[in-house]
Amino acid sequence: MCFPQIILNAFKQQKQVHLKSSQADLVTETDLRVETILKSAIRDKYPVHRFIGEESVAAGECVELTDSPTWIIDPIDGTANFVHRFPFVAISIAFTVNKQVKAPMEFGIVYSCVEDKLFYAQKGRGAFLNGEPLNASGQEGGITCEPDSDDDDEVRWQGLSGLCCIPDDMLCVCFSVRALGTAAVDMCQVATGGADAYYHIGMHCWDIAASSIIVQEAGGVVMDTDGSPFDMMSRRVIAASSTAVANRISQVIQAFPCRRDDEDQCRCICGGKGVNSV
Ligand SMILES: O=P(O)(O)O[C@H]1[C@H](O)[C@@H](O)[C@@H](O)[C@@H](O)[C@@H]1O
Ligand SMILES: [Mg+2]
Ligand SMILES: [Mg+2]
Repeated sequence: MCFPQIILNAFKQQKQVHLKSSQADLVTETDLRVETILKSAIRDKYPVHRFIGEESVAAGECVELTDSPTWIIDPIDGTANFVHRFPFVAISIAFTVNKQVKAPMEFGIVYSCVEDKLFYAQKGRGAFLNGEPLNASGQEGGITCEPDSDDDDEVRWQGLSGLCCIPDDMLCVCFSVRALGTAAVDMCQVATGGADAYYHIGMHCWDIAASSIIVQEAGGVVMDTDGSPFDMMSRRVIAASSTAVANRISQVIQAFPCRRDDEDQCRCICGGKGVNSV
């Protein structure tokens, strides 16, 4: 059975749910099963490739980008939605080479399973949704925003109130706010033009690696929440319809530092479980 079908079949069933880093950080047997199937299928074809998989990292693997071709996998993005049968759950797969943390991925795939929407992009070759080209809105004024934050709801609302109360004479006014509960699909809305901005503090590289190239190839902009270049490991991202909107958001939201995904890299090299020890 293919892995999206595994998710769809399990979507309707009762699930055994386990907590990871917090009450909001959930994992099910299906998350684990899909990641195992994906890694095994890729490894059979490309034995020297490496992986950064959400559930493998949760089991102790290191987040380490090397020069080797690396697959960055979130087997179910939106596990809380999956557990509650809220129909926005996605598989997110990105591929990168030569330790590209700041440059675009080689390609990214986000498959929103219940919606049956396949978002994908390859560097320099455009972004698509179910085969149709995607274009960000290019908006520089009134925006629809998709905020998310994992560590501090206060930051989310501070940021939002800041966004919603930008004086009209300023660059952009936030007309409405949306959040689907899956970082990957939320961010892809900027690529479709359905949202003009998305920002997130506290997520992980596997949540947004694929959607970052999809937004960029659709003509959107991605950057860190402090206005510096996008850094997949920083756990902070703004995706926007234009540089003007992205810069305005970075001025308004009070970003807080997060422990980088690759911060323990030294431990891994010196004596951790080793990268991709599975
Ligand atoms: O469902 P996940 O793969 O754990 O991803 C979640 C993420 O953990 C957290 O950042 C939430 O805010 C959601 O946006 C992600 O989908
Ligand atoms: Mg995720
Ligand atoms: Mg996940």
